[in-house]
Amino acid sequence: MSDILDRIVAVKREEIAAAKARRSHASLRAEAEAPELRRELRGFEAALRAKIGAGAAAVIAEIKKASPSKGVLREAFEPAAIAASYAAHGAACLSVLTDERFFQGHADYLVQARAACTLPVLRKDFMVDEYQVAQARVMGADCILLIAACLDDAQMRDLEAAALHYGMAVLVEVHDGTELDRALHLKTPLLGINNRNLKTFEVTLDTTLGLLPRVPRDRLLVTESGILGAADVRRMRDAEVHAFLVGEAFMRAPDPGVALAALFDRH
Ligand SMILES: O=C(O)c1ccccc1NCC(=O)[C@H](O)[C@H](O)COP(=O)(O)O
Repeated sequence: MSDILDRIVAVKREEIAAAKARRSHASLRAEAEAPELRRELRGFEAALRAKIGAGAAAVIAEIKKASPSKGVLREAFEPAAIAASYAAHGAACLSVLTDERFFQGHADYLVQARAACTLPVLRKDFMVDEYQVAQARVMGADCILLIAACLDDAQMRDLEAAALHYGMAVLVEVHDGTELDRALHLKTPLLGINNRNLKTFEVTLDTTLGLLPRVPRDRLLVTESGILGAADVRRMRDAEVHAFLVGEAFMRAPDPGVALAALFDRH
């Protein structure tokens, strides 16, 4: 595991221990399982497939104030307004950073963003404990992210099972062939290839293109990170990659939704 991931995971474990001291897992789980909450679930995979089926790119539009590699990306940060703009300009889904320490995110940002639109929402965080999966559902998340680099096989399997138990989708993220092989043992069809090396922060779209021949046809491949311009989008679509997770390019724009429309030629 890389230094930054080591540090993030160590902080997560402290946060989870503190949260468990405030509220038991059993109590949180009961809320996450409530039928009224389940009825409000939004179909994450279906939203991606609907865009792709219509011949459009499926964009998971990210809401993040800052990141370890880039620092603060956006000063004026209004998750509800950003979410509404993304929805108005053709996003398929949202990804909302809830990590506070490293990304200046917050659980409330997910709640606010989801309330401002009808798009399904991914809780973008570093999941290492089933408690966080229950938290995600209680926040209203429709999908969680599992980063293979942070988890062993048993952890990935157990966290996926917890998410599926609550009716959520799972996006499993890989960066190399070993992680890909491990991720393919999961049930989820949603496979993210992160173009960012989380050890060096180097970003290259060659990561997606290099792993692509090894991705089975039944997986819905999402290329993540480093999509900054129309040439990047064209390169991916020419390779038949039609789902994108994009943050920085939108966060740096005055209106993130307008930037989405411009990048994906949606007028
Ligand atoms: O971006 C970072 O600095 C980072 C550091 C450690 C773990 C994860 C990190 N980023 C998460 C992501 O990969 C991106 O938020 C996401 O894929 C969007 O990427 P981009 O479009 O390049 O903002």
